[in-house]
Amino acid sequence: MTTATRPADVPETLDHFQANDYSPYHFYSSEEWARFRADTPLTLTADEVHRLRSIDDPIDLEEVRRIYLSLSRLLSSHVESSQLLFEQRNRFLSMSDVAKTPFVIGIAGSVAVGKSTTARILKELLARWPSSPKVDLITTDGFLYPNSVLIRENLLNRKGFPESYDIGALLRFLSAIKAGLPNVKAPCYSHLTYDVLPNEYKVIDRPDILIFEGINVLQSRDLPADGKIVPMVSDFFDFSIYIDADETLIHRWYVHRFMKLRQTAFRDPNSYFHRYATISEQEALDIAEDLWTNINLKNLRENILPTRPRADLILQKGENHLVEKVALRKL
Ligand SMILES: Nc1ncnc2c1ncn2[C@@H]1O[C@H](COP(=O)(O)OP(=O)(O)O)[C@@H](O)[C@H]1O
Ligand SMILES: CC(C)(COP(=O)(O)O)[C@@H](O)C(=O)NCCC(=O)O
Repeated sequence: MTTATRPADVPETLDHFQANDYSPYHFYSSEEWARFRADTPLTLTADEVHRLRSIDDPIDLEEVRRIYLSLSRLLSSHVESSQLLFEQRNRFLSMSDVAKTPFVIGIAGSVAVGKSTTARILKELLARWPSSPKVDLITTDGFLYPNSVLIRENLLNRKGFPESYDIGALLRFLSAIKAGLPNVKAPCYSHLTYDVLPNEYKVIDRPDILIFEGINVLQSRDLPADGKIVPMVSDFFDFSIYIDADETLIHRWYVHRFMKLRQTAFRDPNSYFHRYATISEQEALDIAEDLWTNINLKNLRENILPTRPRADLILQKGENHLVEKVALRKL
């Protein structure tokens, strides 16, 4: 297999945007960004942060204080504004008894960039604002086709690529959420069995905020030949975040995590990757490199990185998953 090259119009680093007078973003160093926290209290403890972070993600209380408090303050002000707009519009339309639909936040980025940790930390922080006590989190992996279908369609090596998701089911889920329907079911995925869990669902019942996290959430779709307008996942978002880092760093994080999973999750005989717990270190490294290069890096270059300019906010990480720069779309 060959590794895809990045399309010519997709710059690898954010510096390209920053150097451009026409940039739609404001840029902040992490120190500048941290000041926007103002007097937002730190409501998480070190133990809670430890519990919320993914394997191999070193995020700590200091990073929550530096980056995520400002982010939760910003997002909370967006939520409050949308609630105000909702009330004003109902007054304008002389409508009462209208249920507010959830404020939907999309979180995109490469495999292994740390989306899950960010999503879980934000969920906890946002739930502590009076305007949004109920926050739910859904990951898009539940909308992958089951392995039986991927194998039948020869797509197992394309897991995570656009064609490996049941995009219709994903859009129906988001439509139901944004229509304000109660008890909307989302399918679940297991990293242990590497497959969608049959007949297992998470029920989402009109939260104040829904965080929707996955590599594909900012992707557009090919226009059908019949000229029909097709919705995009991000049509349902009120705010979107892209988690960014240099390819070399994400590569290192992926391989390091894989080697760590060998000592932990892969040891479980039910793990799809159980066979990788017993092979030699070098063989395991070769497999991790192959998965990274031929699936996840390819997908990053072809389908994920090109969606970065769609995000409302970009968190750029450096060594150790620490955020170094924040880009916020101008209003
Ligand atoms: N093979 C695996 N076995 C167990 N857990 C995994 C495996 N691969 C990924 N994970 C976990 O699944 C979550 C999602 O991982 P991923 O999709 O790479 O996104 P991200 O690293 O951006 O959160 C992470 O918490 C990660 O630690
Ligand atoms: C399941 C994933 C596609 C991530 O999906 P997401 O939650 O972003 O929808 C990814 O973790 C994955 O399994 N990639 C396939 C190659 C690999 O095993 O690393």
